[in-house]
Amino acid sequence: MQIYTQPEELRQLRHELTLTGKTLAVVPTMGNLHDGHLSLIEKAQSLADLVICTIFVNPSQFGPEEDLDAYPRTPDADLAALRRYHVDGVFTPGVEGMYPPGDETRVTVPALSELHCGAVRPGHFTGVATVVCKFLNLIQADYAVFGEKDFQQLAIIRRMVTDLFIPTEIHGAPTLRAEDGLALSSRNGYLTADERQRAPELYRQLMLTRDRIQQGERDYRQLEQSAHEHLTREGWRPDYFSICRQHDLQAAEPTDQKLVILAAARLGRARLIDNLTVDLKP
Ligand SMILES: Nc1ncnc2c1ncn2[C@@H]1O[C@H](COP(=O)(O)OP(=O)(O)OP(=O)(O)O)[C@@H](O)[C@H]1O
Ligand SMILES: CC(C)(CO)[C@@H](O)C(=O)[O-]
Ligand code: BAL
Repeated sequence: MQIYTQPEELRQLRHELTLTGKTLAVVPTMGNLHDGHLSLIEKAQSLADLVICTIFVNPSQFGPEEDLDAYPRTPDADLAALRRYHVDGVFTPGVEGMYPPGDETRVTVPALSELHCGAVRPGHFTGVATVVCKFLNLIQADYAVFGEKDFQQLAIIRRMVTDLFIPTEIHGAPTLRAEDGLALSSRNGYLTADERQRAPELYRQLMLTRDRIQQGERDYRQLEQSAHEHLTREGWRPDYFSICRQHDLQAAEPTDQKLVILAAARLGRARLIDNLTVDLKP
């Protein structure tokens, strides 16, 4: 497995691959790899001849009061996992490599970025879109794979790639869960043993809400409020619990058919996000 740390090395790799005609897929991550990330790697391997994983805890997507310093960094375990999965290359740039002195350009996808997580984490999605744009420009991969767990992030990246004519094909991959339903996430590591036991409640509320929609309930604002209140009673601090339209993530109306229920809530030190799609029959 090749380890690249400098942006220029990726340019060279792209040049060499173009000569051989091999296809390339990239899986961007912030490291502390778990089985969710590894499922993205497997998907990437099914798409392309070669796979590169990026590991970069991107400062520009963290707010001043957020967990940039505390975010788990486990480089040795990450490299071992990637070797086990026969990943071809890993890109682990430093902050100076991605944001050299003088860097000032930012990529913003305004409407989608202001909703949900963006409303609670101002500037977050500009940080995400900017660093993903930099990765895609550098690596010029044929494919890039992102998790559907970060549903809003995936929607923003798809929008950006379309709007900026970036030639990489974006693929989503399903959310991998623990046996009790909790979506795997690096931030699950912030949970105490007691909180970890209670954490699947977020997914249970998503499923309960989906069931009620499928049973014909159409008062979406009431369903949102009821889930919000339930989580609060159970000791969570919900940021939002929203029944939305899949295509623009705006509040769903009873006539909409392709829905996604998006949720973010804090439990102890952890801020967890999750979602479920609901496709209603016409
Ligand atoms: N449980 C999961 N199933 C599938 N994909 C996932 C899962 N968790 C994360 N991903 C995807 O992995 C990629 C990298 O995410 P990231 O490194 O932020 O991991 P994370 O576990 O989501 O961490 P965080 O605590 O920051 O949410 C993203 O595309 C994300 O959607
Ligand atoms: C896409 C990403 C790697 C950009 O830093 C990050 O937001 C993540 O891990 O989901
Ligand atoms: N997976 C989302 C990255 C973040 O929370 O910053």
